[in-house]
Formats: sequence, structure tokens, C-alpha cells
Amino acid sequence: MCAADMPKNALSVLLTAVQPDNYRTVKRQKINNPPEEKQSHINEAQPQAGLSNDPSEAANLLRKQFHIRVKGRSVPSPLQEFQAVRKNGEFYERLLQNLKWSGFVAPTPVQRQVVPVLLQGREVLAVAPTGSGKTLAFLLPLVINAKRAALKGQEGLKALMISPTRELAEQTARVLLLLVRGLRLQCCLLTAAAVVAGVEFSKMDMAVTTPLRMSKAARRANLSTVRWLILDEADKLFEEGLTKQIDRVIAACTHPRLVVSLFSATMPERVEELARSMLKAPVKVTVGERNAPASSVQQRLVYVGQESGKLMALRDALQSGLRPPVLVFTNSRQRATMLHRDLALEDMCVASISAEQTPAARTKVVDQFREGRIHVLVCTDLMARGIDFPNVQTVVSYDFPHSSIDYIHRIGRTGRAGRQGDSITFFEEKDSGQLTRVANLMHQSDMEVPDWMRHMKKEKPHLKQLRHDRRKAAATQKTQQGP
Ligand SMILES: Nc1ncnc2c1ncn2[C@@H]1O[C@H](COP(=O)(O)OP(=O)(O)OP(=O)(O)O)[C@@H](O)[C@H]1O
Repeated sequence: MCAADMPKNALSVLLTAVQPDNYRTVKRQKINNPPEEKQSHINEAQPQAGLSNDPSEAANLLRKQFHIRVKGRSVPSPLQEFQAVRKNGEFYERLLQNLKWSGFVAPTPVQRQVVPVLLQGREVLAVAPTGSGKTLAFLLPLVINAKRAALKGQEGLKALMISPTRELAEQTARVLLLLVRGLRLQCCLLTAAAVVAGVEFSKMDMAVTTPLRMSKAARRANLSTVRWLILDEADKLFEEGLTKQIDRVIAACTHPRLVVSLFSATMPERVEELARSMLKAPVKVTVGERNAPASSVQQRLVYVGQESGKLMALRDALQSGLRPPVLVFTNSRQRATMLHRDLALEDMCVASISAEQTPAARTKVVDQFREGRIHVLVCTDLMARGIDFPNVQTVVSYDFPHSSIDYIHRIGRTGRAGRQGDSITFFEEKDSGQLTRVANLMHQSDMEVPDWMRHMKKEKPHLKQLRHDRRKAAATQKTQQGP
């Protein structure tokens, strides 16, 4: 983040928000001692030598090799390597070096296809598994586009990225920081404190934020210069409760050539329809199976009888060698707090996180978990989307997830970036009506599931409605409280 031109108080707010200590640590480590190459990624097949010279045939071969499917007119070929983004301009060298220092050696499948499409200035609708590198897929081309625009003398905010939670926005801002080192681009993580401090958008090139923060800021800020708008975890952003805020942001982005792009690991049909209605001619990029769990996660269902059996089952699992760090999902803040208390009584290195904690407290817990100082983190679905704890070995769904989509995102907190992970989902008698959904997802991922689980009676319509109403009420409550 280039500090020189920023207003003083806004700068301190922004730098506080992006955790300067952590960043400096990362920066020093990377500069003095480039990290080992990150583990080779999902579908790690290398482009084969001897590809045909016909670009479309070569492109199709690459797509087949990396399980990429595309829809759209004249879709550019997937990248063979990051170096292929290089054009005339000194900044490319620095950017490629930043990628290397950050451990990004070869593009992942979603990056191979999305980067060239966004560099062509086209809209993208990207659906790729959890942990497959979607963040860099949009950040890399946006940094290039923003830098090119800045070099042409274009002023004002050029790229805006929206994430559903503050934690995710903070994480995206960290990756952005790694990419823009030495590029003289002004970037900000727009937090509540930054809004209060009156961030000067006219001085920023790129910003990352949440729907609530941005919709509030949109009342005062000039967003007419924003050319690139990314909606990360897009299906979440289109859920009831957040749509109004997103609408307000989109309405404020009045650039005539605005490019909106959507990313997620899941995209239900109805959400895709809604999303398409706001895009002009998107290129759709799908990697792997649509709406499916990451294949790197071993999934297990465990019957716990009744509520009272859950704590015992978790204790047993932890004592019988569940590999830490472990992320445990509950369905409410109260339940997270209670479980935290119960586990702490057993001398476990445990913490919990939920929306009612202050932003600073949440950031502290997340950092301690990342650093390995907390072995078990009890959380709610606040942490189910997008959060990247590369070392999480096991995800436990202590409470049965509300939907298949929630299940996919929860278990996707492990098995990331080419690593393997384990997930355990507890179910009790009252969950039996919803069991089939998860059992079918597991079957789809070639996990062993008893046949009876996949063919149980469907949930009764009135119970389904009740569950829907509860989720809606919870979403509204969350939105009112803000991220
Ligand atoms: N090209 C790459 N090479 C090596 N590691 C990478 C590469 N791109 C991303 N990663 C790593 O992969 C991990 C997952 O990336 P990211 O968080 O972007 O996934 P995602 O697809 O957005 O997942 P989710 O759907 O859960 O949000 C991160 O730790 C990231 O640093």
C-alpha cells in the first residue's frame, strides 16, 4: 500500500485495519527469504508439451486438462503460466516478482481461465471449488487493469471488491497488499473506522469492503470512476438481507463501461438467473463439479443420538487423535459460546468467534488461530465463507448445517490449496429430514454413505418453510447488526 499521498488520519485507520504487524512480518519474510513454493495446487497436471498450434484446440486441451468449462463468445485461452500476463510496462516485472515472493508459482485452474478474461475487460461469472484460488483470480487482473489505468492518468477509485464479511474483506486486502508492493497503487480496506475517518476515495485506486460499509459510504463517495466491481461469494451477497445494500452500491457505480464480475464456490440456479440479469455478456467459467464439495476433503457423518450426545462425541473425537487445528461450527452465537465454555473446562486450547464480538476481538482470535496458538476454534457460519486457514486439518459441524450450500462452504475451510482435510458432521434424530441432502453430496464426492441415508423421506413442506423462515430471520438480524 503506497502511503505517501494518503491523508494522515485515514492512513492510520487503514493501516490499523489491515494489521500492519502481520503484514510487515509477511513482507520481511518474503523479501529476505522467498518462501518455499506453495504446495502445488488442485488439478496439478502441468500443461503438456507438444500442444497443437491451433489456439482453440490448444485452449480446449488445456481446459480439459484442468477441468475448466466455459460459456461465452470467443473466450481467450487459459494461461499456461503467470508470465503470460506480461506486456510492455516496467510494473509487470515487479508484479511477477510479488507473485513469486508470495508463493504463487503456477496459476490454479480458475486463475488460468479467469485472468485472461478479466484482462480483456469482460465480465466473469466464476464458479470454482472452495480453496481453489478465486481471490487471486480476480485480484491479479484487477491490479494490472488498475495500474494500466493509473499510468494513463485516470484518477479516482478504479476497482472495488465486496465480500460478505469483514474477516473475508480483511483477508482479501492482505493478498492485495502482497500483490501491490512497490507498484505505487493506493489501496484500502474500508472498515467502519475508515468510513468515520472520511476516506478520500478520490485518492484510492482499489478498495475492499463489505456490503454494509460500502452502501453507507456510497451515499457520500463518488463511485462513478469505478470500472471493476467484484462480488465475492456472490450467491451470499444476493441473499435476502444483503441485496438492498448491493443494489445501492451498484447504483452508485455509474461508469458507462462498468464491468461487474461474480465469484463463488456455489451458485444455485435461481441466484445465477438473478446475477445474469445484472450482467451484460458474462463469460461463465466453471471448474470441476458445480455446487459440489471440494474433492480434497474426506467427509464423514456421525450419529450422536440426541443433543446430549454431541459434546461426548466431540470429546471422543478430540481425544482419539482428531488433528488440530480444528474448526467447529455451531448454528448460533449462543451455542458457540456455550460449547467454548464446555471445552475450556476441559483444559483445551479453545476460543470462539461470533458476530457479537468487537471487530478487534474477532481479528485477534482469527490471528491466534492462524498462528496455531488456538487449537480448537468454535464458530458460526460467519466463518464458513471464504476464510482461508490453510492449516485447518479438520472441520466439525457440531450442529447440522442449514443447507447443502452451507455444508459445502463449511467443509471447504479444510482441504485448501491442494492439501487434504477431514470433515465430520454430527447428526441427531431431529436432523434426519435433512440428512439426505448431505448424504447425496457425499455420494457425489465418492464417499461411502449407506443407501438408506440417500433415500430417506424428504422433509415435510411445513417444516421446510419453518426452517426457511428461521434462516431469513437470522439473516435479517445479522444484516441489522452489520459485519
Ligand atoms: N497459484 C497459487 N499457487 C499456490 N497457492 C495458491 C495459488 N492461488 C491461491 N493459492 C492459495 O490457495 C488458498 C485458497 O485460495 P482462496 O482463498 O483464494 O480460495 P477460494 O477459491 O477463494 O476459496 P473459497 O471458495 O473458500 O473462498 C490460499 O491459501 C491461497 O494462498
